[in-house]
Amino acid sequence: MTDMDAILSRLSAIQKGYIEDPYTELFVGRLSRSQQVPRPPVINRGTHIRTYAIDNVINQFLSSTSRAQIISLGSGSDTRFWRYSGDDRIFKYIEVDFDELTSRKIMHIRKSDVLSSKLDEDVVIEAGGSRLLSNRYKLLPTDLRTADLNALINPHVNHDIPTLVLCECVLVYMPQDASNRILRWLGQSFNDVLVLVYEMTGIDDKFGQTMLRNLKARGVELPGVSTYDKDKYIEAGLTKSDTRDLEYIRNTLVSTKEKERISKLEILDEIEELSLILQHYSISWGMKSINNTINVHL
Ligand SMILES: C[S@@+](CC[C@H](N)C(=O)[O-])C[C@H]1O[C@@H](n2cnc3c(N)ncnc32)[C@H](O)[C@@H]1O
Repeated sequence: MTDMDAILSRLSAIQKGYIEDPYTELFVGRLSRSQQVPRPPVINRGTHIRTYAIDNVINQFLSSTSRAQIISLGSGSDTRFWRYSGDDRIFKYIEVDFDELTSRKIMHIRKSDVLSSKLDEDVVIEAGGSRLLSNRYKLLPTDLRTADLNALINPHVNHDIPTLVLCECVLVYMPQDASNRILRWLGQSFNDVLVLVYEMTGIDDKFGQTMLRNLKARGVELPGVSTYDKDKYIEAGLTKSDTRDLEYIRNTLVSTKEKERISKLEILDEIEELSLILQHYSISWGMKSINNTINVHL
């Protein structure tokens, strides 16, 4: 799934009432909007559970601290900085992506008074329009496979503040060695850190293999796709780690009230297909909390 797929799927779920987000459409250009077609109900349901689950973990993380940093790797057109901009517990919010993506995001931010108004007044745009720095929000261009993470991130963070690192559909795009290097850097650099990874999983069975083939046919290669490996997080210096698939999360985390609300939005005939899809996407996490400030359950 590319960033454009991600944003158009989100837009479809927003338009059908699954999720509330006034900012996503501000990141969709006119051309992309004309390509937009409503996604099938199974995809909208999946987008809803993914967003609900990640927001839920973010909310748990924020409620365990009065001051937090969020680093979003491969942030694409994610709108969470804007959705959470009223939350004073967030001290710094750092997004990282390829310069092509950060330049496009900066262009949309500059064009929109709504998006710009949520930034501090001290905005500096540099590196040919691909890097945005403000006191609270930073948008940094790089290739994460080869980036010098100390040079990229250290000037913008405080290593003693509880830090949430979002990796939503990004590590899967890079070789395992590259994502292991990032995990190790996170495990070694922060005292209190929660690394949240959302991506495709369960690729060994027939359904998983078909999903991979379909993506490959569309030119999407996933060199980092793998099954969950607890050791990977532990070896990186994170002391606790676990994983849950979206099917489990739908059954345990999504409230009855919310399930009732979304069941009324559109008719869903493909109940078994939805269940299979949800079993093939997971949230996994690794955390280290020397000061016991992070407490998250899924
Ligand atoms: C599927 S999109 C997900 C975007 C966003 N996290 C979301 O879930 O809506 C994957 C993002 O990861 C970024 N990405 C992939 N490989 C990367 C790399 N090596 N360095 C920086 N960004 C990368 C892509 O440019 C893209 O924006």
